[in-house]
Amino acid sequence: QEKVFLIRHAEEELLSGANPKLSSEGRERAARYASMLRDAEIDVLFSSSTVRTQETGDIIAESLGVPSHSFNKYGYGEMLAQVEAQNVDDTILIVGNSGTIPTMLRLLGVVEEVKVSKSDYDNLFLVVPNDNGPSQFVRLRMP
Ligand SMILES: O=C(O)[C@H](O)COP(=O)(O)O
Repeated sequence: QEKVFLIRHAEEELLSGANPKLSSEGRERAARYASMLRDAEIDVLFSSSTVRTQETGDIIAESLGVPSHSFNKYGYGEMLAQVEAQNVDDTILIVGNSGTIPTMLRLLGVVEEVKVSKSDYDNLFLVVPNDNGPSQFVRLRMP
């Protein structure tokens, strides 16, 4: 894949159980991510299997008019292998969870140590893979 954008889901309803949906603040943030990314030429989006990531991804995919796929939250290794094999020329967006984003970044060739806390809803990571060494990596924060 050409470039990989990676975000965590937006704000969730904190009191709505083990698999919460987005709060209204979260739905607004997801729409802002879509605005930020409207000229990023994203071809396809992958969201992990939790409701909060699916909702974040659906809002963005619908706004950008791109296809969206779901992957098992802990099946990110398979998802990344599939992307590497099948989306060689694509720019992709992955919507993940705080516990799995650092590992996904490592698998994507990022050598910097990255921590994502439970209060981080504003991260946009950009990874540009490099055949000859570590991936280029940028961590942005949504204002
Ligand atoms: O598995 C995880 O990554 C965490 O349990 C949940 O992370 P999240 O709050 O980003 O969904």
